[in-house]
Amino acid sequence: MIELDGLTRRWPGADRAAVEDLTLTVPEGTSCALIGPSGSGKTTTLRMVNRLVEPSAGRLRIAGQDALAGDPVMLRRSIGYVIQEVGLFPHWSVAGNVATVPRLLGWPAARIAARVEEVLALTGLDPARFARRRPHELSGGERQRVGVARALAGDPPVLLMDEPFGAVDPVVRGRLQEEVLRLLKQLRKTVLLVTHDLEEAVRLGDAVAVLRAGRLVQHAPAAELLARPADEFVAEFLGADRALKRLALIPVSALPRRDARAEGASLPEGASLRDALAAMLARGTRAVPLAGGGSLALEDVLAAGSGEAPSEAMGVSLEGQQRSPAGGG
Ligand SMILES: Nc1ncnc2c1ncn2[C@@H]1O[C@H](COP(=O)(O)OP(=O)(O)OP(=O)(O)O)[C@@H](O)[C@H]1O
Repeated sequence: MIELDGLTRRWPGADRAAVEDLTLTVPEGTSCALIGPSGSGKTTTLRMVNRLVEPSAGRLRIAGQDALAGDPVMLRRSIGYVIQEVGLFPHWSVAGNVATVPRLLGWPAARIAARVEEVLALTGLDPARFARRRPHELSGGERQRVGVARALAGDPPVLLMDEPFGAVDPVVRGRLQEEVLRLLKQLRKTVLLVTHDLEEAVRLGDAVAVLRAGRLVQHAPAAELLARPADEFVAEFLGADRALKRLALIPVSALPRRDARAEGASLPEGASLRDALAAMLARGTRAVPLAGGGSLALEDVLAAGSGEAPSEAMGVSLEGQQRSPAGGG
């Protein structure tokens, strides 16, 4: 768990604090995405958590411990950090780069070697092919994977990610996001993530925190944020198509299945309401059949998109649990 309590950072000579009185908790095993316009304090917030930037005021607890009390260098070894530029040592092999933290932690060589193989495999890099290469012999996406592998190597409970996929093209980015999401869930890491990309925030963050000029304006599960932006600023930031973004988050299994028959191919289990809407538009129908029987009706999709369906039901269904229908209104 990461707990920020009134965290503040003032830069010398600045007319306002870069981050002001920020209180935010990221529960154990969950992820929180920080979003907001350029200069709103996202990176400063992240770097206060591993004390690359020292807070001017406030408290910070990680896994229940006062993270501002001890040695910042020791703190940083217990926190994974992934940044856009990756920051790999150019003359070191992939294995050498990934082994950085375990070496600093003084692990025996055999344990380090085994761990390097393990995290490379976890992040989708075949150790036999990649371990000995230098960073310049990798694609951008592969370098990013090495960055994630390096952050995971010491098995830290907490991971900080600053625009982790910013440097890779959209196709690779989508795939990396999916994989990393699955991996972090499986490993139950507690993650604080900075991104410019709202879709990335919504995809990777169990919760999303919106910053404006150093202050927190809304902190909510992604589906809730998209359904009920706290004010005009947040609504504008989320964009006019926020209802569509919300539909992409909700699995078809979250809505009631109707008995009525519908035309066309059935939508697979994992499809989202956005997929369902796209299928209806393409087919010119008001319902689509679902795998396993029954169908989904257009009016139920529209109600969910406008935020009428109870958001806690959506939140639960997003965790992948079976849920009874969320109903409209
Ligand atoms: N080292 C520094 N010295 C002085 N001011 C700084 C420093 N780092 C950041 N700032 C200022 O703090 C404010 C917040 O910056 P920060 O990088 O946290 O914003 P951000 O939301 O991450 O922005 P972006 O999306 O552009 O990366 C900005 O006004 C910035 O100019």
